[in-house]
Amino acid sequence: MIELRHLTKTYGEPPRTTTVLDRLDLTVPAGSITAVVGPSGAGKSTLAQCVTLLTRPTSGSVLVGGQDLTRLGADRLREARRRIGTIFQSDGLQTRRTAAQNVELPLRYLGVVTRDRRRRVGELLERVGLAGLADRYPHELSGGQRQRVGIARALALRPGVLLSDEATSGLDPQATASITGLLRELRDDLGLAILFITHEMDTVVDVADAVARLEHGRIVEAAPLLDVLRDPASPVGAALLPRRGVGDARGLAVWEVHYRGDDVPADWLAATSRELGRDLSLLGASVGTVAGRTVGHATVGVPGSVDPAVLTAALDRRGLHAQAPAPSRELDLV
Ligand SMILES: Nc1ncnc2c1ncn2[C@@H]1O[C@H](COP(=O)(O)OP(=O)(O)OP(=O)(O)O)[C@@H](O)[C@H]1O
Repeated sequence: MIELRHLTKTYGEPPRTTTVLDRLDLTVPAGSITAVVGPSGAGKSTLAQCVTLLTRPTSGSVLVGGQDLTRLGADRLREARRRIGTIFQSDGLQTRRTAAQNVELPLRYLGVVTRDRRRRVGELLERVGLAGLADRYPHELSGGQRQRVGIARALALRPGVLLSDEATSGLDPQATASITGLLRELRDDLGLAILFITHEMDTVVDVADAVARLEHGRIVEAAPLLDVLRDPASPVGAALLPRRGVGDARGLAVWEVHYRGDDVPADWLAATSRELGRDLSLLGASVGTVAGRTVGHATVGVPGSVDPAVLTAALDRRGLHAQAPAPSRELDLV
């Protein structure tokens, strides 16, 4: 488990201090992935550096497995850092060493004997799906495979938590999906607490159990992924499932419909149209599956003759939250 309590980082001397992290509280339980998202300059990299204490926070605590790293002396801090595996955008592999030799490095530094090292490296490469590529050099591997080697190396010392700082940025969608799939497996099989820092919203939907939005060094929104996706008012939810513009409304009233329930029937639009005796038109939609639940929203064109209260009730019964248009609402094409 990772617990950040009142984490604050300022640079410079008063009165010209810049506060980069501002009394930030965040908990990532064991066996879960929390994504931290935020615009450029929000403090994401600084947060990553403070979690490992590569940058020392000005105040506040960083607890890993219940131990406050900010209170440890140099030797004990070095030991405690072994419980944090880190993966970054750049895989950081040594180019003159093979995949196996890269994974072996942390074990070597720790003085693990050769036979145990070999066994562990074999397990780790198998774990990340690279058992057959142990003797390849980094330049003989794809970006996704190199990142897998980096993950195997991060796991070498059996950490309880994993810190991922833009680890999938720069990878193509297929490689990204394979890395997020691996992270989910590690979460489940090893019970890791994973702090996943990213600016890629698509990846968040794929990997996170919870999302925290960082702005100006503060967490301004934090909730389980499913909750933000089901909350029509959530800025993170809107960013994760953006409206991509809607079709021609041709005189229809434009309604926003949010998936809220667990059992929204796939034929809700046709069924609601039948019930009302009026055709509802699908103008746009962003719908997907997260943790086995359907989430998202649709933009629906509604004939003027439909009673808004009747439509709202019909959609509500199907697990959908409907938002009627404001009287003079213009279509905002994103
Ligand atoms: N050593 C430093 N001294 C002063 N200010 C700093 C220092 N390091 C970072 N900052 C400032 O802290 C703020 C947050 O930077 P940080 O790199 O953590 O943001 P970020 O969210 O990771 O951005 P990006 O997504 O662009 O990498 C920025 O305004 C930056 O200028």
